[in-house]
Amino acid sequence: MTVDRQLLQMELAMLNTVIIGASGYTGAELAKMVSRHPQLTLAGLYVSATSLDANKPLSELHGQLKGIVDLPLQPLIDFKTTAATADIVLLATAHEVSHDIAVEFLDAGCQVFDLSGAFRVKADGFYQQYYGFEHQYGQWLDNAVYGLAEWNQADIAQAQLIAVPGCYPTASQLALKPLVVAGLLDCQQWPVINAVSGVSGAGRKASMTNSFCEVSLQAYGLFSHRHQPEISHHLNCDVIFTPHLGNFKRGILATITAKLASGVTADDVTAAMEAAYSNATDQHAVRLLNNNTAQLDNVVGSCFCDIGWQVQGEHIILTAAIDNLLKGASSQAMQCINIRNGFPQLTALM
Ligand SMILES: NC(=O)C1=CN([C@@H]2O[C@H](COP(=O)(O)OP(=O)(O)OC[C@H]3O[C@@H](n4cnc5c(N)ncnc54)[C@H](OP(=O)(O)O)[C@@H]3O)[C@@H](O)[C@H]2O)C=CC1
Ligand SMILES: CC(=O)N[C@@H](CCC(=O)OP(=O)(O)O)C(=O)O
Repeated sequence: MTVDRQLLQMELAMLNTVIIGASGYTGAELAKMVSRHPQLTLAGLYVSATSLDANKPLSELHGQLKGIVDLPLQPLIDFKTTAATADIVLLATAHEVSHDIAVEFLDAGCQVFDLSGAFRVKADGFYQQYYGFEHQYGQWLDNAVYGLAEWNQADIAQAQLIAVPGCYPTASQLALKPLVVAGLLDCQQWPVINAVSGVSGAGRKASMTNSFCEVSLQAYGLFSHRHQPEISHHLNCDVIFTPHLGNFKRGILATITAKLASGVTADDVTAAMEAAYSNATDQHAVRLLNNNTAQLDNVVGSCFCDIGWQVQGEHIILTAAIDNLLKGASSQAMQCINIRNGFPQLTALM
C-alpha cells in the first residue's frame, strides 16, 4: 500500500470528538487527551449558551494548554448541528445538564461518554433521593453501561451511552471488587471506606466550600453522600463510605478496612488481586503494590490507580490512590472510548 493510501485510510478512521463543558477541570483534561489521540479529531469545545467564557480560546483559561489546544469555546446553542459534526460526545457537565442534554446526542446516533452521575445507577427513587431530580430518561438509563473500565470491557465495547463512574467509586471499587467477586469478603460486616479528595473534585466554579481559606481537612456527607449507594450498587456489597476534603488540589486516597470471609489468607487475597489485574491480557490502568501503601504523589497527573493491602488475622486494610480528574473522571472516559472503538486501552494516556 502506498504511503498516500495509508494516510487516507488513517484519515477515514478518525473520529470527530466534541467536548461539552470543556472549560471545566475534567473538560480541559479531556481536550488535552483528545488532541493527542491518533484516532480522534477534536471537532469542538462547548460551554453553556450563556457562558461568560464563550468564544475565548480554551488555552486562555487553562494556560498549560497554550500551543496545544487553542480552539475557542463555543456556546452550545444548536444541538442538531453540534451532534451532526460528532461521532463521539464527551459530557463534562453537571449531573442535571448531562441528564437533560445526553438524549440530543444519543438520538442523533453519537457515542456519548458522560462524566456526571446522571446515568450511573438504575434503582428506584435513587435520583430523587440523591440528586434531587426525577429521572426522565428511563430507557437510556436502562441502556447505559457503567464505565468501570477494568471490569466492564465487554459491555463498554457494545454501548452507545457510557456512564463514567464517580471519582470515589472508582478508587473504592477497583480495590474491593477483586475480593468481592472472589467471595473473599465477609460482606455482613460492611467494608468501611474513608477517602480524602483534593479540592478539584468539586469542580472549577467558585463556591464557599472550595474557597482557599475555607478548606481545611474535614469529613462531609456522613451517611448521605451519593457515592455510597453508587459503590454498594455496583459492588453488590453494602459499604460505609465517608468522603473527606483535603487542602490540596488533586488526588484521592481511599483507605478501606474490611473483614475477610472465614479461613481466607493473605495468599488468597494476593491471588485474587493478581487474577483481576496482573494476568490481564489487555493493557489497563491498575498497578498492584501488594504490601506497600498507595500514595498520591505516585498517581497525580497519571491515569493509574495504585492499590496496596495488608492482612492481619481476619481483617484487611486496602489503600487505593488515583488522580480524581484522570482515573476518577477524564482518563477513565478515554479508556472507555478506546475500549468502545477497539483502540489499545491506554492510547493517549501514557
Ligand atoms: N472534578 C472531578 O474530580 C470529577 C468530576 N466528575 C463529574 O464530571 C462533571 C464535570 O466536572 P468538572 O469538570 O469538575 O466541572 P466544572 O464545574 O469544572 O466544569 C463544568 C463545565 O460545564 C460547563 N457548563 C455548565 N452548564 C452547561 C450547559 N448547560 N451546557 C454546556 N456546558 C455547561 C461549564 O462552563 P460554563 O458554566 O461557563 O458554561 C464548565 O465548562 C460533573 O458532572 C462532575 O460531577 C466526575 C468525577 C470526578
Ligand atoms: C471534593 C468533592 O467535592 N468531590 C465531589 C465528587 C466528585 C465526583 O466524583 O463527581 P461525581 O459527582 O460526578 O461523581 C463531591 O463530593 O461531590
